[in-house]
Amino acid sequence: MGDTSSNKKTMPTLASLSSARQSATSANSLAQLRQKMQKPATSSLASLAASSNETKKPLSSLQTLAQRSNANAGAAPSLASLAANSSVEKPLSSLAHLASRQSTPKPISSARGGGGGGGSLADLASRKPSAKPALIKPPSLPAVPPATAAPRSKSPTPEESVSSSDDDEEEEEEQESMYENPLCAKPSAAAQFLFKPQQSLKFNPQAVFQQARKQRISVFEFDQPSPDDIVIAAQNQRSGKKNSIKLTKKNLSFAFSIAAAEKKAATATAASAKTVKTAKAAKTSKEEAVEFLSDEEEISQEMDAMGLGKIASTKPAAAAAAAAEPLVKVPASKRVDVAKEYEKRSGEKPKLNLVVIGHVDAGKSTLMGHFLYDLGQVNERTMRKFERESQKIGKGSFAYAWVLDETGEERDRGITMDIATNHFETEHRQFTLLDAPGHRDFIPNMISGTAQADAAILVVDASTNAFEAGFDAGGQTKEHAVLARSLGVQQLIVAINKLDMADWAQERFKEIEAKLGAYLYQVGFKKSKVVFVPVSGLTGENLVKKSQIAQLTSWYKGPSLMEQIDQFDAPMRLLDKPLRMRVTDFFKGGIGSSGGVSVAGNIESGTLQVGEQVMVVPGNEVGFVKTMQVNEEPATWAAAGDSVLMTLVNLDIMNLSNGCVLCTGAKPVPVTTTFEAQIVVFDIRVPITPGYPIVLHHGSLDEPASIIKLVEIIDKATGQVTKRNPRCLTKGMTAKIQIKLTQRPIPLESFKDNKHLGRIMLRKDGETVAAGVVNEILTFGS
Ligand SMILES: Nc1nc2c(ncn2[C@@H]2O[C@H](COP(=O)(O)OP(=O)(O)OP(=O)(O)O)[C@@H](O)[C@H]2O)c(=O)[nH]1
Repeated sequence: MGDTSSNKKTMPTLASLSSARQSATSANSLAQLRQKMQKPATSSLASLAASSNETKKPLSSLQTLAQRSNANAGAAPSLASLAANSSVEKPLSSLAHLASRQSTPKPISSARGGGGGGGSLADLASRKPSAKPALIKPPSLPAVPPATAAPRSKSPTPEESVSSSDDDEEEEEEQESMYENPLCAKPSAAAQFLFKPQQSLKFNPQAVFQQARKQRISVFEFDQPSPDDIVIAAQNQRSGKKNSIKLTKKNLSFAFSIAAAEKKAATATAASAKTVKTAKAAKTSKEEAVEFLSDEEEISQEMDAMGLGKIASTKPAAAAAAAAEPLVKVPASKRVDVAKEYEKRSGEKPKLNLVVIGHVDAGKSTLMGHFLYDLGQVNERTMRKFERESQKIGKGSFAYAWVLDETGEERDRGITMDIATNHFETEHRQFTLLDAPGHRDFIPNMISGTAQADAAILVVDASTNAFEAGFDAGGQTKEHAVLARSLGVQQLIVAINKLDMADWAQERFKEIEAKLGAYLYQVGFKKSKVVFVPVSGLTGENLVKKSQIAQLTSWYKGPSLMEQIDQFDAPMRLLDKPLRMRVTDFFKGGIGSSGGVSVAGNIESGTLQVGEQVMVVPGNEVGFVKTMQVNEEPATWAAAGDSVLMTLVNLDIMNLSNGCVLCTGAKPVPVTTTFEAQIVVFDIRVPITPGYPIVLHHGSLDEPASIIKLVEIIDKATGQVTKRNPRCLTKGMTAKIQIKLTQRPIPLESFKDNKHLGRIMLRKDGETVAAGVVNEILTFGS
C-alpha cells in the first residue's frame, strides 16, 4: 500500500490521504459481503418450514413466530402468545439456533488487494464466527407486548403507575447488580412498562382516583363533552357534518385547558426523564418551537416540490413525545453523553451519503473508480492488476470500473448489479459513496441505495446518440432522476461524461444541460441545487484536478468534480426523533469473532450506544448492542446519518431480515399492512384503478401490494381536492390512495413523523408507476 507513484496523484491533505488509504484497505462493499456470506436466514430450517410463499427473502420474524406457534399449539396464535414464545433467552439447542448454526460463512479474499484492516467488513467476513455465541444473561424480560398495541403506547397509564410504584423500587434494587455488565443494560421505564408481566398490571380504579386527587390531577367526570368530543365536533362543523355537541366558548376553552394541562404534564415528564440530550435539546423551548415549525415547512416544501400538493394536518405531540424518549440504562462507567459527543463531532467534517446514478453504461463505475484512484484510495499495484486482468478477459476499458464492481459476474458482464460502497474525504466533507447499477433490471437495488443518499451524481453519456438513448422513453436517466428526487435527494451534480468522445464540444455540453435541466426542474429539483460538470471518467479529465485540456479550458472555467462535491450542503440529521435503523445486512458472528449477530444498516433518526437495548421490528424481539463500528471505525455510539455495523447479543438471527427496523421498545416503529399515501403518478400507459397490483418499494424492501382504494385527486398547485372517489388515475395526477400489502406487514411511518421511513415507490412490470409519501397508517400490526 501507499506507494509513491500514487501519492503524486493525490489532491487532499496528507492527513486525509492517509486516513483515506486506511479506509481503502479495509473497505469492502456490503454487496460483496452479501455475496460471500451464506445467509442463515434464507436457508434455515425454520424459514423453510414456514415458507408457504416462494419468497426470495427470509420471512419476517413475526411470520416465523406465527408458524412456530401454530406448529406447537395447532391453533391460531394470539400476538401476545407469539411474543411470549419469542421471549428473550433461548436454549442453544433450540430449532432456530440449530438452524442458524448450519451455515458457516465462507472466507473472503479482497478483490482489491491490500491487507484488510482489523475489524473491517472484509476481515469480518473472512473470520469464522465462534461456534457457540457467548451467552450473556439479559435482564429478565417477560413477554414482548402485542405488535398491535406497541406502536400506540406512549407513557404508562395511571393504573399502571399506581399498581407498580412500590414494587418497582424493590425490583430495581434487586436487578441493579445484573446491570453491572454493560451488555445487560437495564431497560428504560417505558421498556419496563412494555415488558412488565401482565399480573402486575392490575387495574385498581379506587387507587387511580386517590392518586389523581393526591396529585391534584383533574379527573374527567364525563359530565360534559370530552376534549375528543369537542375536537370531533369542530372537525364536523368544518366539513359541514351534523354535530351532536354544541360548540360553545365554554366547552372549547375547557378542551384547551385540558390540552394545556396535558402539555404541562408532558413537559414535566420530559424534564425528569433521562433523555438523550441532542444538540438541539440545549435550545430554549422557544427555539424548539421555531425548529419544529421549520421542520414542518421543510416537509411541506418537499411535498410541494415532488408534486404531492399540500401536507395534511400535523401532530406536534409526536415530536414532543419523541424528545422525551428515555434511554435504556447503561452503566455509568460506559455511558456516553451522545449530545456532547455529537457536538464534538460537528467540529469534524460533515458526513454525507453520495449515490452515483444514471443510465446503463453511462460510465458511473469508471468515473468513480478513476476518481478514487486519483484521490489515492486505490494503490498503484492494485490498479495495474485490474488493468492486466481486465485486458485478459477482453474488457480493458473496464479497469477503473473494477474498483467498484467487485464480483466476478459484474466484471464478466461489464455491468454493476448491486450497490457498491466506498469511503472518501474531500477538504471539507466525508463521504460514503454508493455506486448504483444503471441496468433497468436492478432498479430495486438502485432504489435501496438512493434511499440512503443525501446527495447524488447523475452521470450522462455525452457521446453521439448515447445521451438521447438514456434520456428518451425507456432510458434510465429520467427514471433515476425522478426516483432520486422522490426519495428525498435535493442536491445533484450532473456529470456530463465521455465528453472526450464529443471532442469536448461546448455545444454538446450546452445541449445536454438545456434538455436535462428542463426535465430536472420539472420533477422538483431546485435550480440552485443542480450543477453540471464536464468530465471524462476514462481519461480522468476534470475529476479531481481541474482539466488542462485546451479544448475544454477554452470554454469551461468551473470547478472540477471533486471541488463541486466538496460544496454539497451538510444534511440536517433527525437526532431528536426516536431511533430508527434500517437493517441492510446481517450475519452470524459478532465483530472480531465474538458471539452474537453482526447487523449493518443506516441510522435514519435518533441515536444509539453500546449497551443499549434495541427492538427488531417486525417481530418485537429485543437484543443488546455489544460492540459497534461507525464507517468501519470502532465506536461507542452512533447517531442519525451514520452507517453502522454492530454486534447484537441476546437476539436470535432468525428474527432479522433485510429491511427490518431497529428501534427502542419505548418508541417502536409501526408495523402495518394497510395505509394511506399521497402519490404522484408517473408516465403510465394503463390507468390505475382500484385493485391495481403493485410492488411497493420502501427502503431496501420490495413487497407485493395492491391499491385498494382511490380516495381523492388533488390539485398540485392549490392542494385542493378536485375529485373524491375517482374511478381511475392517469399520468401526472396527484392523489390520495389506500394501499394494502398482500404478503406480510412491514415497518412504516408517516412522512410527518419520519421523512426517511415515510417515502414509498410503486412499481409494476419493471416500471416505476408512482412515488409518494405515507399520510397515515390505517392498520397496526399484521
Ligand atoms: N471514451 C470514454 N469511455 C468511457 C468513459 N467513461 C466510461 N467509459 C466506458 O463506458 C463503458 C461503461 O462504463 P461503466 O463504468 O461500466 O458504466 P456504468 O455506468 O458504471 O455501467 P452500469 O453500472 O452497468 O450501468 C466502459 O467501457 C468504459 O470504459 C469516458 O469518459 N470516455
